[in-house]
Amino acid sequence: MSLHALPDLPAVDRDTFRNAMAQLGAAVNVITTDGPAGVAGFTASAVCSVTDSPPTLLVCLNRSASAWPAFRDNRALCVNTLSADQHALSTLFGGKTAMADRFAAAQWQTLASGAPLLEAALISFDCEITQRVSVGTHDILFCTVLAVAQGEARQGLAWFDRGYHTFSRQDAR
Ligand SMILES: NC(=O)c1ccc[n+]([C@@H]2O[C@H](COP(=O)([O-])OP(=O)(O)OC[C@H]3O[C@@H](n4cnc5c(N)ncnc54)[C@H](O)[C@@H]3O)[C@@H](O)[C@H]2O)c1
Ligand SMILES: Cc1cc2c(cc1C)N(C[C@H](O)[C@H](O)[C@H](O)COP(=O)(O)O)c1[nH]c(=O)[nH]c(=O)c1N2
Repeated sequence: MSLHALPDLPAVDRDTFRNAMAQLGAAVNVITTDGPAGVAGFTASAVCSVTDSPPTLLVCLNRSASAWPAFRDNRALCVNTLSADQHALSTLFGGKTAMADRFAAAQWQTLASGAPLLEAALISFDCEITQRVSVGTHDILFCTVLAVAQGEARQGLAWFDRGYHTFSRQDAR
């Protein structure tokens, strides 16, 4: 098969793409920022490891999100991976709630970057945003990890088939 045939293939439509992506389970994270543009946060499943040297992850953020201007203008970002019992926080940060109400629902601290770090998260990655790339409706934020904070929870939260699921560490089974 020749690569020249690819441009003639029909594109996958939005619903087909979303229905397929719904089967790609992912951890649930509350992404936060603080800095000159103020404090903000949103729920994200589109988070992944990029390279370990330098330690880098990426976060995909829809530019229509209310949090987007803060992530455009600030350099600090924290990925707070939720534990199994934190799905209410995911819903709060998942939209249509005032920023102050989102942050009032949990306890926070800061590490090197100054972005809010969620106490009791499964794991947190304190980061500096080092690169931004726009693709379609989203910005991909490439982040250097400055510090990691390990939580004590034994069970994580996953988003799969449009609903929440839990998974356990090996030593919690
Ligand atoms: N990457 C994202 O931006 C993303 C991911 C998950 C959920 N969401 C938001 O949560 C809502 C509910 O999601 P759902 O999983 O219950 O059902 P859904 O049918 O809206 O989405 C199914 C899957 O498609 C992907 N997706 C959804 N909206 C997207 C977008 N705008 N850009 C890129 N990928 C997208 C995600 O993997 C999602 O889990 C979505 O409509 C969206 O607003 C966004
Ligand atoms: C489980 C789950 C997972 C995701 C989301 C939601 C939920 C519930 N949302 C949507 C995002 O959290 C939401 O659009 C923002 O909070 C913006 O909403 P407001 O504009 O503030 O109302 C989301 N948005 C985004 O830009 N990237 C992502 O990876 C995800 N993932």
